[in-house]
Amino acid sequence: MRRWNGWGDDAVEFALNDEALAFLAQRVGAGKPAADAGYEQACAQIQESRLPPHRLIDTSPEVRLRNALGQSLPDWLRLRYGVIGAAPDGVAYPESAQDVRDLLDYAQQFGVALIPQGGGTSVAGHLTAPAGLPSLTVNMTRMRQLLYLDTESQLATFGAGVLGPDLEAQLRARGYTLGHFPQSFEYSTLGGWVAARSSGQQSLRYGRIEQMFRGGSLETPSGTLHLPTFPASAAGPDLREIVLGSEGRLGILTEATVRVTPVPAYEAFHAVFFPDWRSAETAVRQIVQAGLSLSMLRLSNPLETTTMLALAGHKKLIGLLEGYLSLRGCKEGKCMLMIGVSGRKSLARTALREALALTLPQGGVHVGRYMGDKWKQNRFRNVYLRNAAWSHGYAIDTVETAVDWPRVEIMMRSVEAAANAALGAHGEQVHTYTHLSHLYAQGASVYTTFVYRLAGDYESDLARWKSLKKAVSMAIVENGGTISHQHGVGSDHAPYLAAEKGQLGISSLRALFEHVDPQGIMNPGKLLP
Ligand SMILES: Cc1cc2nc3c(=O)[nH]c(=O)nc-3n(C[C@H](O)[C@H](O)[C@H](O)COP(=O)(O)OP(=O)(O)OC[C@H]3O[C@@H](n4cnc5c(N)ncnc54)[C@H](O)[C@@H]3O)c2cc1C
Repeated sequence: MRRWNGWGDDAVEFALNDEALAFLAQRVGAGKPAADAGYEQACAQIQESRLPPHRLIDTSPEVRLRNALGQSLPDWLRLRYGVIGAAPDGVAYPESAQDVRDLLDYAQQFGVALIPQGGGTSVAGHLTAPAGLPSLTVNMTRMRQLLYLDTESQLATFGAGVLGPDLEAQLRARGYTLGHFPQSFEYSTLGGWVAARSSGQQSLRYGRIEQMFRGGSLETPSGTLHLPTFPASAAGPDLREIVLGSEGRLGILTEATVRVTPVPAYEAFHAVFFPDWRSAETAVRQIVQAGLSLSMLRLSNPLETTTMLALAGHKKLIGLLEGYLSLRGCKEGKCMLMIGVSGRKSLARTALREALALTLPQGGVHVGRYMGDKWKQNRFRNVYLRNAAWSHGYAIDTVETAVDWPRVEIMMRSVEAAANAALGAHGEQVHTYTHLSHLYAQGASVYTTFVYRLAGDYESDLARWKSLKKAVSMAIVENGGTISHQHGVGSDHAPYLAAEKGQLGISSLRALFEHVDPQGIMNPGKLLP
């Protein structure tokens, strides 16, 4: 069963071994486990529902608690410490576009705020119920069927609530794949990917969700917006672009048509180490600008490389690897690059060979497939470390942005420095490390992880998070980055959106939302400041 106050299936554990705990204790001090609130205690906080009855709506406290929040750190603090606050007054599980229409009509009639929900994996406060207003979460996960597969055009139409594994299983049974693998893949949905503009780990081959989303159907308070599929169009602005990243503010996506491709015949992930950041960054920039047919490039900075090796276990094997790398010039300060290839075997191998050749002038040391295979094996399991870290008294949070190449290194250093200063003001150290998760000819996304000790009570931990979030968000804005490359805006990033959209951009978006949703019932408080 899915955990109500953490990540993933409660039957799956990913423990931190003794070496990893010693590593963390040395970096930020020994963690002190915080006392978690019980499930009954949390349920007891759910207030009486204010909703008039409706055939699709469940108002039980259990269901409302399980659909109240996402996966951001403030969401976790509320669940773990049992400070639930505003929760939706009910949860509906529509099974058709007509059900969704009925819910929109109901919400307009009774002045109820609607919160569209996919898998609930938002990490930016997209799903929080507005305080003071009756609200209804519309959980889309029952709309999960493959409705149509056009193999000639390589287009698949799904119910928008389909979860990642279900979507891939339905496609693979027919020889196709979407190839969209965010780290939250197991619990996120197609509709959520579109509404929050997500990016999967193999975006170099398959593209971001923007490139995959070809059309669909959005139920809005003012009617249905149909988005037909065209291979290309010059008929004015592309309306798909206003649905992508709309974060539930415009309406509810009921169907989405996506571009699919045949399942690749061959796939492999290889690891390469570099002596330092400068050489590694130069190599990945040259590789991505060479336009090779790769599926993934993922570059860890020195601290992330050290962390991944420390958490890997297999002390003896890692010792041997480090000895070998040291002889080849990759010592302290070394950086690990994962290269993924997918497709026809001969083409994939050629692309890999050419990429590896570009690493050589920068001192790249290719260590083969073993680490890449391990990475692939654990690509959705590593997320469970958040649960394990919490139980040992540590919080884990992440932030991500994207910038053009000349600002990549300065962005990485500024975000890390901002986090150190913010937690330093609370008398705490933070273990901060970064990787470039998605690479483009123009620049890269910069993805930073923070591990620090929990204070052990809700107010102090919220204060720590607020300081950290503000400091790193300001560092992003001041260094010319976007406030999100892939997690979206929600309520946590909304205060920083005007810095990149400008006042005219914000007021134009607001006017659009007001036009489509004159009563302002769609996911209020999200996206716009
Ligand atoms: C551990 C972890 C790892 C993650 N890794 C990645 C990653 O690698 N790449 C990445 O891009 N993101 C990642 N995320 C963030 C998150 O998974 C994405 O934002 C994802 O797109 C959210 O999908 P969801 O179905 O869970 O949507 P939800 O969290 O349920 O909703 C997100 C937003 O979309 C809206 N929405 C959802 N469904 C619909 C719909 N049918 N119609 C209209 N609006 C809708 C909601 O109202 C909300 O505003 C990660 C999150 C976690 C917790």
